Amino acid sequence: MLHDDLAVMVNGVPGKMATAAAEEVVHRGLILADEALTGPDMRDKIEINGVQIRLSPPEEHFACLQRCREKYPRLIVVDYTHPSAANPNVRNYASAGLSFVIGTTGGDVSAMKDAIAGAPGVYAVIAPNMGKQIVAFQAMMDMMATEFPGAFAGYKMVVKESHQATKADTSGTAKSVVASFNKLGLNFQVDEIEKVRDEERSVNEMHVPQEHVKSGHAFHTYHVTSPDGSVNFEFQHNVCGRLVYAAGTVDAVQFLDAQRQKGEEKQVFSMIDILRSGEMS
Ligand SMILES: NC(=O)C1=CN([C@@H]2O[C@H](COP(=O)(O)OP(=O)(O)OC[C@H]3O[C@@H](n4cnc5c(N)ncnc54)[C@H](OP(=O)(O)O)[C@@H]3O)[C@@H](O)[C@H]2O)C=CC1
Ligand SMILES: O=C(O)C1=N[C@H](C(=O)O)C[C@H](O)C1
Repeated sequence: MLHDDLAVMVNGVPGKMATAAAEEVVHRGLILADEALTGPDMRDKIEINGVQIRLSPPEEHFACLQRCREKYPRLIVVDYTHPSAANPNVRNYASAGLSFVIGTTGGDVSAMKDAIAGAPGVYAVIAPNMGKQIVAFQAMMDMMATEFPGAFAGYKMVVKESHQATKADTSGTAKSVVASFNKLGLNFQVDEIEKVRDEERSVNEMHVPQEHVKSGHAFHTYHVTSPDGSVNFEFQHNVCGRLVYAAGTVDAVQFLDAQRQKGEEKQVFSMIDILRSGEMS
């Protein structure tokens, strides 16, 4: 499908993930919208890869979305903002009739789905992780749980995740993997996930390379042990930087645009749907 007039509004710039996604939009030759939603403490304008972007603070968000809808008839919104902004932003996108890809974690996904269901013609991808290989790992864990429910009954688990200190919430990816482990028979609560946000521990315990400690990393370890300690499994997914998520985000944008063009009945997709469609680069 031709994407010549497909425009992408990336909300959350100049945050780390939104900036990486905006750069990927330009790199793929799509139109990067010249306006974006941002948080309360932001300046008015930034430049990303030669595109000047006007930033709207929270009190102007809805007007900005309506303006962009008029300006860009074929628009998809990308959201990498803050856990506290995820649900209010989704309500605004649905009310403005805008389709969107949201990677922001920590929101109430079921409330998001309700908002979308009430907005005909609005399509969305909602996923805590856009990295192709991590999405494949999540899918594999989910398939194992569906195929062999209870296979790990009685086992114990320790989950540790390390991210940059500015990350506000517990890893959304770890929460989704824990849900699969629970289907496999474990009894693990998400508040047992150990969050590492201390730079020294990230380096010494989780082996995060020093150059990625502050700028962005996502290291996850799941250690599973049998009741008598005689059997151990360890699963890890460790990512430095943001490129893998940015690439998946723009794959999701193009996939969603194609669903909208063909008037698909289903409105909400996960990254596993996109991986299955063969549309991830
Ligand atoms: N799905 C995925 O693959 C991935 C998801 N993420 C998720 O993306 C989110 C953002 O992460 P990251 O980029 O590292 O965070 P950052 O803190 O670097 O950036 C967040 C940005 O959002 C802005 N912001 C805050 N409130 C709003 C609002 N109401 N509307 C618009 N913008 C707002 C912030 O502005 P201010 O500073 O003024 O508050 C800041 O610029 C997190 O939830 C993270 O878990 C991250 C990586 C991959
Ligand atoms: O905030 C991050 O950095 C990340 N957030 C996502 C999550 O919470 O799962 C994905 C990845 O862990 C990076």
